[in-house]
Amino acid sequence: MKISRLLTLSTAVLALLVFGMLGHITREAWLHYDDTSAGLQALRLTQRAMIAAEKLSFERGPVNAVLGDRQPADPARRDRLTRARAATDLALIQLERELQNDFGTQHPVEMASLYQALAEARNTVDTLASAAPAERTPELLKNAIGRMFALVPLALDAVGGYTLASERAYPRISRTLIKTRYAVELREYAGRLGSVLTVPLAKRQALVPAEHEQLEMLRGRLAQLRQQIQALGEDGGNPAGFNTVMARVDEIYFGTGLGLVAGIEAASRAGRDYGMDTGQFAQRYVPTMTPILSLRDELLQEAQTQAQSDHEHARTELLIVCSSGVAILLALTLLLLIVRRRVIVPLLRATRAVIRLGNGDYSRDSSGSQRADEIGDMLRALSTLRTNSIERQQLELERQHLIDELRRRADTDYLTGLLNRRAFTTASTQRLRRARGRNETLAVVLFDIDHFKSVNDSHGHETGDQVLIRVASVVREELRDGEILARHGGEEFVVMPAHCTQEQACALAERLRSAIASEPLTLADGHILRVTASFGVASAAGPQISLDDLLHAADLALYRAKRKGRNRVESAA
Ligand SMILES: Nc1nc2c(ncn2[C@@H]2O[C@H](COP(=O)(O)OP(=O)(O)OP(=O)(O)O)[C@@H](O)[C@H]2O)c(=O)[nH]1
Repeated sequence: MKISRLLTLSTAVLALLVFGMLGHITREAWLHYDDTSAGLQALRLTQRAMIAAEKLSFERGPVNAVLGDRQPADPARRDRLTRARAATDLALIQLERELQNDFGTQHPVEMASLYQALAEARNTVDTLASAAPAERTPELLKNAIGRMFALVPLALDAVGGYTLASERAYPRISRTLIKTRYAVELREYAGRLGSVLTVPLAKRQALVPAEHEQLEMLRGRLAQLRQQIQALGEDGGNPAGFNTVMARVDEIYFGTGLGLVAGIEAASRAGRDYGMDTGQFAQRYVPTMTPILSLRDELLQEAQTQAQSDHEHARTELLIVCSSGVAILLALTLLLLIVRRRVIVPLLRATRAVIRLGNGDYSRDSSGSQRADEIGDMLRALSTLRTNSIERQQLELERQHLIDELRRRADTDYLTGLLNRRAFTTASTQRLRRARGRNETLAVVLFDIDHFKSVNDSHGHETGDQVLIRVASVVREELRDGEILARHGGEEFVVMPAHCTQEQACALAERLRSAIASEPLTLADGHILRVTASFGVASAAGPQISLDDLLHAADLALYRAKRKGRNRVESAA
């Protein structure tokens, strides 16, 4: 597989893996952030539901006071009830508003049924309060108070549901939230405990055994809740604050509040007057529950602070994951671009350069060879290879030139530049073969310079050489392309015309003889020298012809021409 394709494939696989991994991490971070957002909302709902439950509990105090009121009614008690109801309504409206903002948690509180139950309870209370005190039988009073009691669990269920939702989002604060829930219950049971005394105080009658028992049970439940809160410890952000509030709960509620109840119980047992009616009791008892609310608020505040910190941590984490993801993708893209630009593209260019070198194209491509890295080394090595290849090619050309020159010299007569005898044999053998195949007539003209020895003897060997060169030149000019001319040896030359008859060969010989004889040679000393040559012509046709036979026949004819006086042409018989 090609590297560029491999890179594209690995890029795609890598990008998929990175996208998948980043997508997963980002999704997890987003879900966590989303959970913490929902948890914060659940926590706000918890707080609203707790306040609503507390206000519903609180409303029972003024209810008890109004129901225990005599005729004429005390407007101050009525006024306290109106303000308590307004506070409950406000708490419920705030809970309802918070529910409308809710985007994750379930709605364990059914506002419509709560409103309906509240309206019915208040209606029952108002009807009973407007009746004469004598008509307010213990059953009717218990019914009215019971209806008020029944409201609180509706809100407390919501507290439980929202607390669970908050715990799911923030497991770290679950202990604080459980303690908060216990504090809410503590407030509720403290309220219930006070309400047990409503009828005895309103009717100024002794507590019946069932009421003593109820008080005992509620005290036990309160002690248990207090112990559970303590047992869960002081974890959280402000242990000193928790301990202080707990100490105030112990002192004010468990000391003063329960002490007040114990005093009423003792008076009941002793048959003494209570010295207070329900309203006066409520006025003294209800404030002792305030530290419980402070405990609740302290714990709730602690939970909210921790949750807010977790939420911000989740948001920071999400931001870090997102920005890291973008940075990783950018880095990856940059890396791939760099690898492509600095490795793959130079590799492809180098490959093309090697292919060009292989094809004998030595054109220069020096881009990138200044680089200091491994690719630069490779490109420089390629450049060296190119230089070496050029040098080798030049050496090869020179070698070929030398071989050609040597071959040419081996075939050429050094003096006249004509073919030598060996080259003539090679060239004429090819022609002979072709003539045999085509059944053509092949002729040879053999000629020899007359009295050449006397030229040498009279004018010197150098002049003899000049004569040989001159004769060769004259004959060459007389011949056409395709007619082989060679120095056959010494002062003897041979011509092999291209397929011609004996007559045509004789005519050619005659033309050559005439040209030699008519061409004088001016010597260095100014002396003019004339030379002649004698010619022997032979020809043959058919598959049996041989060069030796032809040359031999021509030689015989030449010999005859010498004998007959030289400077003439003789044809073989
Ligand atoms: N200058 C020179 N002389 C050569 C060369 N080759 C052969 N000769 C001479 O050519 C002469 C040939 O002489 P011969 O064979 O006796 O014949 P000739 O004198 O030409 O007489 P005929 O052929 O009978 O006319 C000899 O003296 C050789 O030395 C050469 O390359 N240069």
